[in-house]
Amino acid sequence: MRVGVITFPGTLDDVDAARAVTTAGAEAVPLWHGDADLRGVDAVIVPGGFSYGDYLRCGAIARFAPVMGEVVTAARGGMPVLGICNGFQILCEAGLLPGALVRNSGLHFVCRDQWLRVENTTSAWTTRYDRGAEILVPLKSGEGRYVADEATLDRLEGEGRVAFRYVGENRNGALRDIAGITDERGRVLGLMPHPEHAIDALTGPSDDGLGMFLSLLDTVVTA
Ligand SMILES: NC(=O)CC[C@H](N)C(=O)O
Repeated sequence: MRVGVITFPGTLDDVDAARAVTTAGAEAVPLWHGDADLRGVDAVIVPGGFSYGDYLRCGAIARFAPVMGEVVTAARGGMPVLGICNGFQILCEAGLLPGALVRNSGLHFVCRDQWLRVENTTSAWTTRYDRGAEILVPLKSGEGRYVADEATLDRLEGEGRVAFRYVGENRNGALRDIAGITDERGRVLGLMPHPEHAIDALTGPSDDGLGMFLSLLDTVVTA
């Protein structure tokens, strides 16, 4: 399986995302923000960082990058897409996921290892987890507070689209402790913490994040 990893100006975590893909046993394919070309990949990762310097609002400029037009079209056709942190912000800005990520409620950048509870084990990125399992991955963001209107939150919960929730202290104030959500079909996942930094115990707090990249290998690619 070939998994595209996008680099925007200001992206930080593309190298770790590519390493997570290869550690899981797939091929990582570099994609460039300025190219309207997905190079025939089967899935895409929109990594974390500070795309275009986070000017205007996190992800607000990146959503207009030529590569994102291709990602939106492919995702609407069923291609699996994983947006991590800044990538989650970009997917919300691009309209692939509902709601928005806003300034942390404490107004400080939060950088810590964070426990998450797995709530969804049927999406393209979560089949390798047990429902209710708790995983430890790094969280590092200034605008990580997930918000949406009440009707949207109720719909996400009702449709089983809340994929991960913060366990214990919710340091960014995300509504209903939401750390990650999926699209209607469970092919697109956006999450604020960083599974690509937790793929082996030598360099991360755990290898709990690897399950997301392994889950993709079980996913039937139709796009
Ligand atoms: N780690 C990240 O991707 C950070 C995302 C974004 N720049 C923020 O601070 O919220």
